[in-house]
Amino acid sequence: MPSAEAALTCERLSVSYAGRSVLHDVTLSVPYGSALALVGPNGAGKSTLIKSVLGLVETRGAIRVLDRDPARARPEVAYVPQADTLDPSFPITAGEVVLMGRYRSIGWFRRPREGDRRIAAAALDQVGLSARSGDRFGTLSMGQRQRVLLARAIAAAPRLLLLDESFNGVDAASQDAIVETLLGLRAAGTTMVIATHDLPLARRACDLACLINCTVRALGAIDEVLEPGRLYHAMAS
Ligand SMILES: Nc1ncnc2c1ncn2[C@@H]1O[C@H](COP(=O)(O)OP(=O)(O)OP(=O)(O)O)[C@@H](O)[C@H]1O
Repeated sequence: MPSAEAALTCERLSVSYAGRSVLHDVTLSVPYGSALALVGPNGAGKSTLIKSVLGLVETRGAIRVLDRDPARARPEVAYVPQADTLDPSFPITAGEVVLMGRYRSIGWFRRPREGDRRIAAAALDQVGLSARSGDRFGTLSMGQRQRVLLARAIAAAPRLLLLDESFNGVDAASQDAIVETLLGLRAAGTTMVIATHDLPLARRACDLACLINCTVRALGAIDEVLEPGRLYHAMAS
């Protein structure tokens, strides 16, 4: 099985919920430093694959994350959820949300140090929202909230970054800020897996794509995989 060259490898990975198969024999690999767009229709199993990488669901087959089991790799993996899955009424500022990205290394019951605050501030700056640090998270636009969640993930300095539909409901300025940030992270060597329905944004941010619908329908260079004819055949078959 491939390993040292890849940040993520799945071999014949399968997941069932209550006996119903949602991922079947998924085999793929994501080299270190690449950004993979995970594309497929609703219910295709994209989020389930991300949960498998995070070690949150029971899997069959093999999965290696940063050359380890998912649970052991977890400290070096960061996850950006959809902003609308978070309660906007929670009384916390944007800066405090980003600082949460440091807790895995600080320890939940210790106070953040000056260095942690500096890293969190730099992450918020990276997504272009330094000026909003003291604003309550729930008062920001959906796109800005998504950027704050990306900054929280960056603050953890992950080797593998997972994004699940982070472009949904996001305004054009925030989309641009997110794509620029992702390109910067890629240039710095961070590996990424990005589940998205937004093909133009996937093309901007990623070098690889995987078409998935319960199993892998196509995998390779993004321009080839997302070529319209191929996209149609892969998803219709
Ligand atoms: N906890 C769960 N229990 C039972 N079924 C689930 C659970 N989570 C997801 N499913 C089902 O598994 C299938 C795959 O869901 P998943 O969320 O992984 O797909 P997705 O490709 O991310 O979809 P979307 O693009 O709509 O977010 C769907 O049919 C979904 O209803």
